[in-house]
Amino acid sequence: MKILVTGGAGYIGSVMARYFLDQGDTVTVLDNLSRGYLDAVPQGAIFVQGEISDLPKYFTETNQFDAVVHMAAHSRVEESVSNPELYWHNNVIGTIKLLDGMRKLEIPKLVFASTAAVYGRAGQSPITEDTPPNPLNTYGMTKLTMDMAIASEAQAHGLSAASLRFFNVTGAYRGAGERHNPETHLIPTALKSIVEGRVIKIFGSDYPTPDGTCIRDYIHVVDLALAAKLALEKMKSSNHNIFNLGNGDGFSNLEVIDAIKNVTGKTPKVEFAPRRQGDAPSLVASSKKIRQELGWVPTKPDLEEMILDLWNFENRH
Ligand SMILES: NC(=O)c1ccc[n+]([C@@H]2O[C@H](COP(=O)([O-])OP(=O)(O)OC[C@H]3O[C@@H](n4cnc5c(N)ncnc54)[C@H](O)[C@@H]3O)[C@@H](O)[C@H]2O)c1
Ligand SMILES: O=c1ccn([C@@H]2O[C@H](COP(=O)(O)OP(=O)(O)O[C@H]3O[C@H](CO)[C@H](O)[C@H](O)[C@H]3O)[C@@H](O)[C@H]2O)c(=O)[nH]1
Repeated sequence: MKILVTGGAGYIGSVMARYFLDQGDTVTVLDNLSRGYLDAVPQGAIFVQGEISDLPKYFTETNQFDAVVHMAAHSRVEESVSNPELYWHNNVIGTIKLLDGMRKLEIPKLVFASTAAVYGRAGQSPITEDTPPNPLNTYGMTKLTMDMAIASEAQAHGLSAASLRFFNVTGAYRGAGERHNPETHLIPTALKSIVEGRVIKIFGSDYPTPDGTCIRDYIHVVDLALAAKLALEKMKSSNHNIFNLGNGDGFSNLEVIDAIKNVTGKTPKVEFAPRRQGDAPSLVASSKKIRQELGWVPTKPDLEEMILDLWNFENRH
């Protein structure tokens, strides 16, 4: 396939691009480098620096791409609460214009990076695609809005589309890994705290969970790429499907710290801090639908193996 990966200079996009190239696809990366790195774009991919909103400015031919894998977005939960307009502009308006560009260029397929954050305080575990969304932060609201925009685009204009609702992503793949700056995610922040001899703050110890810290469901980044590939192969025209992507195992933040200790042989220095704005107490996925409908089976479901892959990546950088 000829695939355009937006956000392919970022964490998940660069892994997707690497994975598709490994599968024999032709890959073009579109990224404005606002939060990505040129040297993260895998060798073999064509790179275009630009905005998702301006597709027809960079590409003109109608048969140039079979699909867009849309990973470009802003995705820091706390920032989305303090600076919501940035999220509505970049994520929502940007994606609406991307859909306009796709229609113009007659690109028939779309995989979209949605998120567990659309569920918020779900009140149900595990969370299925039928669990009513209830986002607690602007980031989750923007992603839910885009899921709906894509659904109506598919219905009206024949697009084949899938929203993959990633739960908490970690791990690395063939030299591609997580390099957020500033880093806000739990696992890379804790790994960095070990290397730099700093304290890792755990936000909130009074949640209604067994040890009082939030619970998350971690998924290896390569298993997202596998899911995207299956979705592209099996999607139908005029159809939009939503799939949750997690392993169905919830780990509390303190359990994650324990797993990091096991993997690295080092004990992170933990300090409790107040709750972070916009955090959901618990997010655990049911991925039964994607397993049944697309035959997706995660290749790396073990949390310690995911952490080890990221630890090895971090040590090389
Ligand atoms: N990391 C996670 O745990 C996680 C979980 C669920 C969903 N997601 C979603 O997956 C996607 C990728 O996340 P990530 O962690 O790789 O983020 P990232 O910040 O590493 O990568 C995003 C990339 O998109 C680019 N970008 C942003 N806005 C752009 C625009 N307007 N035009 C062109 N390029 C633009 C950035 O420069 C960056 O390289 C995002 O859509 C995110 O919301 C991530
Ligand atoms: O230094 C830190 C960093 C995080 N946490 C805690 O660790 C948990 C996980 O936080 P992350 O920032 O690693 O991940 P989030 O669950 O907030 O969000 C991530 O996963 C979501 C899906 O669940 C979204 O898609 C989003 O893009 C992505 O950032 C939360 O309780 C958070 O408060 C800490 O205690 N200390």
